[in-house]
Amino acid sequence: MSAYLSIEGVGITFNPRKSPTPALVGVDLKIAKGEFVSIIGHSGCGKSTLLNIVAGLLKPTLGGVFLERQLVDAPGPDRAVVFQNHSLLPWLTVYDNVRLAVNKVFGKTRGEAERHEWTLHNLNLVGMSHAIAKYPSEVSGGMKQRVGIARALAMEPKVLLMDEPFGALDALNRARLQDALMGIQTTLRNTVIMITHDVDEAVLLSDRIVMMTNGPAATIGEVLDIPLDRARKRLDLADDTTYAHCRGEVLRFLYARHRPADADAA
Ligand SMILES: Nc1ncnc2c1ncn2[C@@H]1O[C@H](COP(=O)(O)OP(=O)(O)OP(=O)(O)O)[C@@H](O)[C@H]1O
Repeated sequence: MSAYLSIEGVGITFNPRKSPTPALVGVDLKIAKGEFVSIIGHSGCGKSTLLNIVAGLLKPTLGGVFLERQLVDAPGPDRAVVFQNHSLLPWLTVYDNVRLAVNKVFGKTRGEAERHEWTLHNLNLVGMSHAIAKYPSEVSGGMKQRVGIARALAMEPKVLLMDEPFGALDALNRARLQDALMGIQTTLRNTVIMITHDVDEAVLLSDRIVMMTNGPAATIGEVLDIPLDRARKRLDLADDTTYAHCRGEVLRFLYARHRPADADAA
């Protein structure tokens, strides 16, 4: 596989002097352009730490991350991040929240009208055209998350990084947003790394699922290919044997081979 994004021998130890805690060891992963990869694992295994290293927000103690062969050593607009709790600026409208990012990335290369159209286009992609003049406080949590995704997509990042993007949503909103993202992925084929705790979400959306062992000193335990064609439809997959098989593989990894340390007590 040609590696667009390459995570090579990544390890990180927090508090190296006072009380060294190895959070991640020997993480190796190659991701092709246009791949949608989910990372799943029990709480505290280091998923966010790994995503933050790819984002350039944390520096690994060992190894490195390479995007198109360039070492990642700082955050940048080529790696847009969507967090669980939408991070919109409350004093800007929905439109202006996206437009700000568009201006930042394309201020020097695209004209005013083009940036306006591009902002509207991305809000339309996530189904938010009807609310462009509203402020974040006037829209629901699911809508705020849609705007966050529109903002990230509008930056045309090389890699879209999502840390439990639907984790704070109720089941119905979560399903709606997953469907929207599935649709977008079918057309745009972004390179995506998404952290999730939700096995169904991982199988629905991903080309591959990366399963992490428990921490401390967590690493990649297994990587599962999801050989389901796109466009995927939630209802069609409900009785699909490949879907059921993939789901079972992830569940067995998480709850038979790598049970959380507190599972027996619970
Ligand atoms: N800045 C830090 N300093 C010290 N330890 C940290 C720091 N950030 C994370 N850790 C530790 O590293 C480990 C991995 O944390 P991380 O947040 O990456 O896990 P996670 O898999 O994303 O967890 P969750 O699923 O609960 O969000 C945990 O033991 C955590 O306490």
